[in-house]
Amino acid sequence: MKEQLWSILSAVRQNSPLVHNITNYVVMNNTANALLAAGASPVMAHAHSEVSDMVSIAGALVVNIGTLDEYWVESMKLAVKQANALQKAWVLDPVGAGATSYRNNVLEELLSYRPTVIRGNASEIMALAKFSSNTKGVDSTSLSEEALEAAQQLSETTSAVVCVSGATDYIVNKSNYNALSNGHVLMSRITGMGCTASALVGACCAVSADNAFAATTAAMALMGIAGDIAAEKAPGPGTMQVQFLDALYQLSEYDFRERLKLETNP
Ligand SMILES: Nc1ncnc2c1ncn2[C@@H]1O[C@H](COP(=O)(O)OP(=O)(O)O)[C@@H](O)[C@H]1O
Ligand SMILES: Cc1ncsc1CCOP(=O)(O)O
Ligand SMILES: [Mg+2]
Repeated sequence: MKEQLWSILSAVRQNSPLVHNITNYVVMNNTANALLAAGASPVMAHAHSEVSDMVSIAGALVVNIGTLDEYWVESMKLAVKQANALQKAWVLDPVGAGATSYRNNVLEELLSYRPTVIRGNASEIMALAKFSSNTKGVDSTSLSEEALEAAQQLSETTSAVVCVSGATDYIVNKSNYNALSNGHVLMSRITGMGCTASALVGACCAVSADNAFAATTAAMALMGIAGDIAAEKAPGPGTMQVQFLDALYQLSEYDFRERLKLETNP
């Protein structure tokens, strides 16, 4: 498994896949920089006149509803239709699921286009799976383990790989799940860390088209290990942000193997 995960991360560095992001205003810069640091090539595009063409040349699409509005939702629909037509992987980040009925309605519609991967925090995944959840906007009020059952049900009903992030990240498909316990609490003190995770999932899916489960695990392992390394050098969130990018860029196979905290189930 370690070998498979590292080979996906190496393929991102070698092939530098183009990742098309329709994402929110808050995190565009963070996510573009993280994709570049990991070896991928980001593009952010949402104009109705070009989204389909952009999907056509991209390796994968990431749809993030963080600062959605009516124009952008149409962009998202055009993009996911094209991704499906071309059988390209697309990742859904359901930012703020459960916070407003507008978000819930848009997510319901996006789910009907069958995302390859859904990555959210515990509150978001519980809201998407229609489990009772308290949401505080974009941040989670629940632990990831509390959302594991919701993630399993969501994977069952949507056929997507579902990742619920938190202190432990769970990557779930119909029959099994991986649990990753790398990462540091400082990661939750920087905006856009979840969005960055979703963008990296897109990059890994682009080079591992036939195995979204392994691709999602590889991306979340990269996030967590880079978070561990960065936190060792960071007294607070400001430095953490910069150190995190450097850790993504510098991560060696040796560190990846030594630091990975992965449990496979069953
Ligand atoms: N308490 C924590 N300990 C370790 N890693 C964490 C913790 N909280 C979040 N992370 C990591 O931060 C990243 C973003 O996750 P999360 O905070 O759940 O997403 P979001 O930003 O969408 O709410 C993930 O890689 C996750 O593993
Ligand atoms: C603060 C905020 N508001 C709308 S989108 C957004 C960023 C959320 O980023 P993340 O889910 O990665 O913490
Ligand atoms: Mg988020």
